[in-house]
Amino acid sequence: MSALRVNNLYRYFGQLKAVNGVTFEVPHGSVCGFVGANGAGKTTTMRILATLDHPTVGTAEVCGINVLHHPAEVRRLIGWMPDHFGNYDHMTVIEYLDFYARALGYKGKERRERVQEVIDFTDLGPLTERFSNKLSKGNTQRLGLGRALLHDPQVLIMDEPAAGLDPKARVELKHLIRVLAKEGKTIFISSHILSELGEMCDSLLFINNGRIVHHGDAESLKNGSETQGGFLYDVQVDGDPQALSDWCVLQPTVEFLESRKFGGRIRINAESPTQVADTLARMIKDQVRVTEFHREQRNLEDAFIDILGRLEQGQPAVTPPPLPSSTTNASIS
Ligand SMILES: Nc1ncnc2c1ncn2[C@@H]1O[C@H](COP(=O)(O)OP(=O)(O)OP(=O)(O)O)[C@@H](O)[C@H]1O
Repeated sequence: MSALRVNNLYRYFGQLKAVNGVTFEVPHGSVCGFVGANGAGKTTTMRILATLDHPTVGTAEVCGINVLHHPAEVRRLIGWMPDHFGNYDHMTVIEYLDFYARALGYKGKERRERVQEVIDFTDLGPLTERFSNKLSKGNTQRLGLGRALLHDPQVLIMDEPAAGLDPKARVELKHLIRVLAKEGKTIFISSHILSELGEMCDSLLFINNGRIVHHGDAESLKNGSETQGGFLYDVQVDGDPQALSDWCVLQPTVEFLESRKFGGRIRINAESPTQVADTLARMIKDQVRVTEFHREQRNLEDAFIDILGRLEQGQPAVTPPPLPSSTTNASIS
């Protein structure tokens, strides 16, 4: 059973299709990045999962529990960190966490222990007597994370937690997310900062205009194999540049990039690993002397733009297969 399961989800606001037939699953214990431009539908999807909004059509489940039918159970399972959350005036950090721990039903010693555990985890110890509305952005996010973790949820849903953070605070937040992932929590996190998501996510879910346009792992995206259908290698070669250039002209999978003082740089652009192997075999046979060889990696922004470009050209979006329609539980009202 998946930690998150969204099936054929729609959310309309009047004529606006904020979420337009979204289907995906996030396995237990994995970190999934939710990526999309402003207005793509990330927050709306996350709010539905967090039981704060309802679908127009479709289902959303957390650990197999339907968010519409059993919202209270779902809330026990999830920690929700919204993109903006208000802090109360004249409430210190410790009072703030204690207040939420009480609201969650913790009492006495257990409540104090939970609050302390969260303070230790988020490293807010030196700031417990600070007013919660006077914290830096980074510490505000720590407090928000702490609040979301008070009841030790299995699943953490984080909407743009890194937005507005300086680089140091981002690194620190990323570290906390890694620790939580190691503890086995499922983390569903949205962000515009694709490169950072790639480092910590097991999979990336791209949404555009309310539709999922890609769901895959960051490595394949960077290698290009999922989006371009190509295997690109940057190769440095020793020897006479002109002879190398002439050799490249005869090779369907090789492109001459530039001359170097000794030799040149070429690119292998193959459609499959077998084609890469065949090209290498030809290089050895023709005594093309390789001095450096590495897989070309694109950054995730390029991969995302590549996917959007393919969509604009009318090529099909890469979407996971639909789940059985019998799980649909709502209809357009
Ligand atoms: N309550 C609402 N009423 C009307 N329109 C809404 C409502 N909530 C969201 N929208 C619209 O739905 C679309 C998707 O919004 P959503 O907040 O889900 O996008 P997002 O991907 O989270 O964007 P951002 O990164 O800017 O937060 C937007 O056009 C937004 O204006």
